[in-house]
Amino acid sequence: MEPILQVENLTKQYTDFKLDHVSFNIPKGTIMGLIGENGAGKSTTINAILDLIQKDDGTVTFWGQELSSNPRQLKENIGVVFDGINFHETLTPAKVGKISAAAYKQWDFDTFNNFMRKFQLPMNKEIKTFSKGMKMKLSIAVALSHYPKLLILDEATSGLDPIMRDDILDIFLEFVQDENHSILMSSHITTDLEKIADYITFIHQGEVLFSKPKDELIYHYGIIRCGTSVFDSIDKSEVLAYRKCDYQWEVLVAEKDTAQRKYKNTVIDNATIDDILLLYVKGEQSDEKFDFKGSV
Ligand SMILES: Nc1ncnc2c1ncn2[C@@H]1O[C@H](COP(=O)(O)OP(=O)(O)OP(=O)(O)O)[C@@H](O)[C@H]1O
Repeated sequence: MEPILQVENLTKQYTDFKLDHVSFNIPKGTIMGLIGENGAGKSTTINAILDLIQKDDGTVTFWGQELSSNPRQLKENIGVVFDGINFHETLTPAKVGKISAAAYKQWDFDTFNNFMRKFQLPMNKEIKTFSKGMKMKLSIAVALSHYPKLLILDEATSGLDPIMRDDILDIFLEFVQDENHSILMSSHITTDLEKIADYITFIHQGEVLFSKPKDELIYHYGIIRCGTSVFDSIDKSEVLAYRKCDYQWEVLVAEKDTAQRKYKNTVIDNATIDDILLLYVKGEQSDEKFDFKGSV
């Protein structure tokens, strides 16, 4: 499937951090979740994708074009939401609507007003009086009201209560019902990604550990929880990562069913995205990790 966004070898060097040859694709009609520990490089990736910071190397193309080659048209087609307010605090939503109408040819006041009603946001109150969740909802309403084809969301649901988050996730799912639409979404709320993402890209210390279909992770990956004697008997070439917890070992394997056939009397659970993140970040990685590095 043709990618809407293609990121190849994106590299950015800061004094104490390097985003190192990050690559992934987002196919049409899909949601890509970007995960990683604090400071892994998710926001740096998103900022470099959007040319908000200058990259040192790599290419980023939207619908086959670099942002700098056609910035006005491409920005029209990209809706962006950051964790934090994108607008001046003394503005009201009504004024934000007018400014956005001037900025985007495709701006639709009706859509904006509908979202404001749905999100129960006041039109004429200054944004500085808004709670974090209200600001996030306003940003999401603006991003969706100029009919983008790609949404880029950096921790966009983090300030929302579970009920509003659920509503917003439904809006995102509805958005990608149009097969020409896609979403790139960084989030620490991995249950949200389990619910809506099609693919997961995991960035760890500035590098992509994997970029894979979510279903492969949650249906094929498994966690063996076992004592030392079973741990010692496990073929380490099948192990992605492992760690010793208080009384047991936790071992991440890529093929749960194969492992279950091999280690019959051992309990092997499905791995959640949190399990995978924890084991990669806090555990030891098997030397074979790069054999499992898939890409979409
Ligand atoms: N302008 C900058 N100058 C120097 N270092 C920076 C700059 N911006 C980010 N960094 C560093 O880059 C690293 C990655 O930060 P980034 O914000 O991309 O991480 P993140 O994965 O989004 O983290 P979080 O989940 O905490 O938001 C951090 O070590 C951060 O200190």
